[in-house]
Amino acid sequence: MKAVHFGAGNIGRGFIGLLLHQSGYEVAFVDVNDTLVSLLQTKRQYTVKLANEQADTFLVDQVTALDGKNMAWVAETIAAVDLVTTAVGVSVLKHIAATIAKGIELRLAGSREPLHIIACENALGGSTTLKHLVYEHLSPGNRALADRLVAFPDAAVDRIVPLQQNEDPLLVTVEPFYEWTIDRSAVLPGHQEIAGVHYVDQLEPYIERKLFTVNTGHCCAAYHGYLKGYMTIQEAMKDLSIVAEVRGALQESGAALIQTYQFDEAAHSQYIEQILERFINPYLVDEIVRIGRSPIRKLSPQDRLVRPALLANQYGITVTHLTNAMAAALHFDYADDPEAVELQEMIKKHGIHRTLTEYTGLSGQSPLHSRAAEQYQQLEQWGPARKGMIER
Ligand SMILES: NC(=O)C1=CN([C@@H]2O[C@H](COP(=O)(O)OP(=O)(O)OC[C@H]3O[C@@H](n4cnc5c(N)ncnc54)[C@H](O)[C@@H]3O)[C@@H](O)[C@H]2O)C=CC1
Ligand SMILES: O=P(O)(O)OC[C@H]1O[C@](O)(CO)[C@@H](O)[C@@H]1O
Repeated sequence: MKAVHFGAGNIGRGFIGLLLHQSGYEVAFVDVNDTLVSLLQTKRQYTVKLANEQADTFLVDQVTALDGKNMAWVAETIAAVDLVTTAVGVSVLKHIAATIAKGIELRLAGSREPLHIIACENALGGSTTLKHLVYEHLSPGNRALADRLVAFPDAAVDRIVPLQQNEDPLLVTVEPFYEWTIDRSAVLPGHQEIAGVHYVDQLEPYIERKLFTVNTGHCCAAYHGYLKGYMTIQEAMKDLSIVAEVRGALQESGAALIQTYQFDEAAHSQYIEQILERFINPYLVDEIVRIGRSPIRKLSPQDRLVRPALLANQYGITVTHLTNAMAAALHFDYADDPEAVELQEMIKKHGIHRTLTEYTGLSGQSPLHSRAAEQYQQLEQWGPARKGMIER
């Protein structure tokens, strides 16, 4: 079996590539990073190391890489594989859509074998988004054929893979835990199930539970940690006031999830505690600026802070920690993150109220808006503390 995977980065190599390899796939990675592509082409293998006491390792071999800038080459390869996966970042999907469409076109000209395309990004409906982007490049005839022969099952991917600091540039250190959940209802007959993947009939509860627990809690720790001058999540999670903020936010998002999906309360509490344990894994060094990256995306209406806060608010659940995390996100002034820079410019130019409305979609009438704005002013006190800690 053959697969093309877009994005030979942390999740690409450390999670998706590993599981596909273990299921018997030969994986061709597509990336625009010339160094990564050339190393994978030369070595044809890499190692995944688990962040645990034993530092278990896994060899992933029979891999290769394609230059993502070479559309014709990538499209020809897609035409002949069983599976296409992506882990490039949700905002990059639009840049790979034309190449995937070209691959589908070539494939449909000569084959009636089904093709599955799965976006493994931190987003609701990632594969569906990719499908819409790809369809923009297909002729009406090919769209009709693709409706029958090409499936885009949505998926949720959960494994913490930090920025890598290894001497071997292909080695990737990952947390031991993983969960890859795929919407079975969108899978076509003939799909060979990927070992280790959890296929479910209804994905929504799984992806919302993951995004609004793992990702909500993680960014909450990151934004509060950044404000207090910590560099890693592991450092931030030693600060009890930050742990209280994170736990509080997860209780709010958890209460909303329990109401929406009738999750068992005790089981959900256990899920939260398991995730807090994962955040403090002492064998990982996870930089706060990675978890906090792209604050505009993270503050958007469908993402990990605003959506659970809106849901909770609808159910009459008091929301203070999620709004406090939004307020902390609005203080994330990391100069190397283009979205953080844009956000800070907007606040400077137009003030906190207009910024909140513009990026979170919360109107000035929303109680969540007023609370976040008020908390933003209260958190101002941490600015000097942060600078002091960073200078020390
Ligand atoms: N790192 C993690 O713990 C997790 C990440 N994710 C999601 O996985 C996705 C990837 O995240 P990471 O692996 O952490 O990022 P990363 O930055 O390590 O990897 C992304 C890779 O995509 C490549 N890329 C960028 N533009 C491309 C293009 N046009 N064509 C082909 N390749 C391109 C980059 O060169 C890079 O190698 C994101 O959506 C993220 O939210 C999901 C779960 C866990
Ligand atoms: O990749 P994003 O969406 O920027 O967010 C980072 C998040 O993704 C993860 O890497 C995995 O879900 C978390 O560790 C972190 O919360």
